[in-house]
Amino acid sequence: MSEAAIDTRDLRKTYRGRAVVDGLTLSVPRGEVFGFLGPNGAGKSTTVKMLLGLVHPSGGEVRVLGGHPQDPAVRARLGFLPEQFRFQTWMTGQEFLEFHGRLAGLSAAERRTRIPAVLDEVGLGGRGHETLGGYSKGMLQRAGLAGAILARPELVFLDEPTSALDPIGRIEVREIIERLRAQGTAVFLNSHLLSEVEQVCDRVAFVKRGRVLTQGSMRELMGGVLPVDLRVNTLAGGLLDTLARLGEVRRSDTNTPGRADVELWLTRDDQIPAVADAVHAAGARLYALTPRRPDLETMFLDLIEDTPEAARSGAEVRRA
Ligand SMILES: Nc1ncnc2c1ncn2[C@@H]1O[C@H](COP(=O)(O)OP(=O)(O)OP(=O)(O)O)[C@@H](O)[C@H]1O
Repeated sequence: MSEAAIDTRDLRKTYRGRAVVDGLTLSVPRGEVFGFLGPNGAGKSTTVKMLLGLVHPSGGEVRVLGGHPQDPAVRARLGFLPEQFRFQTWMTGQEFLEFHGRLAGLSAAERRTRIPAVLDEVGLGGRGHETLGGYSKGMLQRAGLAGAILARPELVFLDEPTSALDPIGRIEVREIIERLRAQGTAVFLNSHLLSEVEQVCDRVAFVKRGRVLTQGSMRELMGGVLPVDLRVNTLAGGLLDTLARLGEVRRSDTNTPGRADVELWLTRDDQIPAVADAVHAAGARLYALTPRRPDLETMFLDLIEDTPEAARSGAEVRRA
């Protein structure tokens, strides 16, 4: 197997004769943000536990950072934020990170510089001297995230990392994830907040009953198209014909005087500036040029809707 961040082949876990992870094959390259989605009970947490070496697979292969997840040398390069974050309430945030830093093998000098930097990064700057028992739920989640990224892991597992956070906190976590990616850290993100996943993940996998239903980049999941909504003041000057040469005009609406709306399907991001150029060349004025993000929620519901159990879980999908 390759030296990907995560590689699994036909991974299985059976509890009392019931397969909860049933032949899961996944590959996550280094530096990628990967969304792992599925209804409640799909086997996501069990998979993450196997990837972390906390649960022994019943079958198949699993490699993490090119090694075995139970190897301490591999584990030292992993970060993990569990969904249910619990820690000794008498510890201060600072002490908690000291403890984590020591477990991860950071030197005293590294801990001295890294801990305040990480507290700042997760929005807890100046709060490290307070005990965890006095932290709000959102602060605890931030502290857990600080623990997960403290030792500059090469792969981080984030299980519902923003469930306790307000909208600003969610944006901050997204920025942290983007920084991790920029540093080459792979992120395995488990989240029911599909709008969040849409914005931050390079690729996603949908799982159900322990099996991958589909996986790919947002573009691949959209069937390779990039729908763009365009608003201009007029389609005169042959603009519609020019647009039709750039992509597929799916819809055009000129019912409102002084306004024309066009839905154009492109195939590549780099065609977007050409659309703006075409508008200017036709002498029209451009009011909006908006690429449409893939609607993961619709995909999710379509994929899982074929069982009553799954449809119930789908109803629990929340929007950020
Ligand atoms: N230790 C265990 N013993 C028996 N069954 C288990 C055990 N752990 C998980 N399961 C079962 O495995 C299935 C998958 O559970 P898992 O927690 O992996 O799902 P999940 O996709 O993470 O769900 P959620 O979105 O609700 O967190 C569930 O039916 C669960 O009851």
